[in-house]
Formats: sequence, structure tokens, C-alpha cells
Amino acid sequence: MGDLKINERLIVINPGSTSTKVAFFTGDEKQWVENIAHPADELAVFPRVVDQLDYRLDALRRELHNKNFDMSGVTAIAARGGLLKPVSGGVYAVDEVMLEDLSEERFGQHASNLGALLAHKLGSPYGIPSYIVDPICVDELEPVARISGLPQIRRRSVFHALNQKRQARWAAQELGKKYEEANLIVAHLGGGITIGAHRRGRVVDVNNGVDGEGPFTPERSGSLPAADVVRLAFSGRYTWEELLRLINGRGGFVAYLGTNSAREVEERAAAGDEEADLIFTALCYQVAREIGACAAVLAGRVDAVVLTGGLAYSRRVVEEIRTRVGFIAPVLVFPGEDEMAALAEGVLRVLRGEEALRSYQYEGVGWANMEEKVSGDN
Ligand SMILES: Nc1ncnc2c1ncn2[C@@H]1O[C@H](COP(=O)(O)OP(=O)(O)OP(=O)(O)O)[C@@H](O)[C@H]1O
Ligand SMILES: CCCC(=O)O
Repeated sequence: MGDLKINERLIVINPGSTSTKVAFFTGDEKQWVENIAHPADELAVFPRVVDQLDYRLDALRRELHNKNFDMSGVTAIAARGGLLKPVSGGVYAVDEVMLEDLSEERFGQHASNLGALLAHKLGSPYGIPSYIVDPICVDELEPVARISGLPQIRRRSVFHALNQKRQARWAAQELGKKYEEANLIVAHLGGGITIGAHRRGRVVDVNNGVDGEGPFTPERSGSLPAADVVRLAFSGRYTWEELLRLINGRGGFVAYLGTNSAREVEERAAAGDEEADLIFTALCYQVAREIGACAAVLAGRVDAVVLTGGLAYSRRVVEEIRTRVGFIAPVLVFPGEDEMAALAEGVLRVLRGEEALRSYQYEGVGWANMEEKVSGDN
């Protein structure tokens, strides 16, 4: 008998704020990936992110058409998952309730909200099922981690779940353990920075990346003294939108140094720019401090600290953090991220029976009073 292996044929869709990435996989093999750019002036005509749906769908269909791509043989579509109700990590079938929540932007605006909507519109005419994997709203916080200090404000989990969980799996494998057996601290260091305490496969605490928790980042302010934020908000100097933009988009390196490129800041520091040097060091310091907090969450029982994302390519970033947190556990470095592969891998685990498929409609860790304000400002 020949070794006959029929590979799954997957389309992967990942909408970002200024582009939509699309890739084609046969089994684990990435055949091609395209980055469809959406110029700012074209996006500017859409009042809400969800209004971009047909525009992005047309661009996606055009790309596939230009490639003479045949949709009929596609097994499944894997899409980036956005701001939905809080759910456990895993792979979710795109269902009507999910589509409705995303169409209505019930849990906030985010480019990744378009993933499931695009996948469904593209696949359903052919009967192709769509899935999302570890969406940014994965929320596995323990009750104690939800307490903010003010009953009016409840902590929620919004983070780089897709990359964090993928790198955590790699790290566990390197340690000879299953993800579900390991205690890990994963620091995703990109344009946004989120640092999660992974206890035996669940992210029991993590800084909310989009609402201004945790370290500052190349373009976000991170946590700020609350009373000073109130003073700024009522100073008359900023509109609501401007202030939110300072926290998310124009904070961090952008605010201090006018660039969101960590690479550029590092180069400026190396060339003798003292301000750049101080701010670069401060970012590493704040990341280390957050990692230390996660070590306390895990009661010191930490198998490894994992550094990932674009900033983990920087030797200086890695060494500055390692110097401060190396006493906690070995530091493993997996620079960059590959969200397209992470999405494909998740759906393949389900198609191959290695992981159970989850239902959005029937699942959700839930908050009380879900209808109260959910951030619509991201
Ligand atoms: N070799 C390097 N040295 C220093 N910084 C680097 C290097 N490579 C990338 N970076 C920095 O990494 C940052 C971008 O990281 P990344 O690509 O993970 O972010 P993103 O995908 O835009 O945002 P996010 O990770 O929040 O989704 C930039 O500030 C970039 O300058
Ligand atoms: C990816 C969602 C979380 C963040 O941007 O910080």
C-alpha cells in the first residue's frame, strides 16, 4: 500500500488595522501568503470597523481571483478572532450568535472582529466551515484576578492569546511537558505588550493590552497613575478620542520619542541619545516588573519565562529582561510571531481530532452584567 496522505486545504484570514493577510495551507505547509494593504484614505470613509466588511471582502475575492484560486476544494477557513464575549482558549466554530455579536460590535471595535465575518461570507456559499482560534477575548482569569479595586471597574482579559498560547506550547514541548502540565510566564513584546501567567494551560492572569494595563509599549502608555489620568481628562486639553489615542496608539515610545520602532530607539540609544537610552531601558524594566508579578501569581512555581514578539529579536531587550528575571526560571526566547501558522495549526488540531471543537453559542466564562459598558474604543 502506498503512503497515501490527503492534506487538509485551509484558507487563513487575518485582518489587521491597515491590511488583511490571507494564506493558503495544505496540511501544515504554508503554500502562499498575501498581505492586502488597505490605504488609510480608503479606510477613512468607514465610520465603524465593521463597515469595512464588504470593502475587505471584495479585496480578498480579487486576490483569490487573481491567483485563479479554486475555492471548491477548501476544507475549512481559519480566521483571527476578535472582541467577543469572554471565552476559554481554543478553537470555535463560527456560528450565528458570533456573527451577530461581531456585526453589532457588541464587545467593541477591533480589526480582528472582521475575521469571522469575512470567513463566513467567503466560505458559506461553498458550504466551507469557518473557525476562529484563541481570539483576543480569551478570558481564563481566576475570580481573584478580576478584582480591580473599584467595583465599578472589572478587570477583563484582552491579550495576544493566539501567539502566547502557541509559544507556550512550544516552550512546554522544549521542557518535555504538555502545555497543560506546565507553569509558564509568556511575554508578548510587540506594538502591544501583554504578559500572561499560564498555569497548566490556562492564562489565569494577564494585563489587558487594549485598555491601558501593564508595561508601556512602542505605542501604548500602559498603566498610568489613575488620579493623574482623571486630571488630564478634565483639563480641557483633550477630547475623549484624543485621550484614548494617547493611551493606545500615541503613548509609549511614540509619546516620548516620536517613533513606534523599537529598532530605531535602540539604534538612537547606541548612537549616544540619552533620552532614547533611558526610555528603552524603562520599557525593559517595566516588562521585567510585570513578569515578576506573574511569578507571584504562580507562587514562584515557574517552569520558564518565554519572550516572544518583534522586540524579542533585540538582543538588548532580551538581556535587560533576563538580567532582572533570570532568577525566576530559565528564559526561553521565541522571537516574532506567525499568526497565520498559529491559526492553521489550531484548526488542524480540531480536524485531526487532537482537540475538541468549542461552541461560541453555548460557551463563555461570562461576567455578570455583560451588557454594561464594554470598551468600544479600540
Ligand atoms: N531586530 C529588532 N530589534 C529591535 N526591535 C525590533 C526588531 N525587530 C522588530 N522590532 C520591533 O518590534 C516592534 C514590532 O513588533 P511586532 O511586529 O510583534 O508588532 P505588531 O505585530 O505590529 O503588534 P502586536 O505584536 O502588538 O500585534 C517594532 O517596534 C519593531 O521596531
Ligand atoms: C492582540 C490584542 C491585545 C493587544 O493588542 O494588546
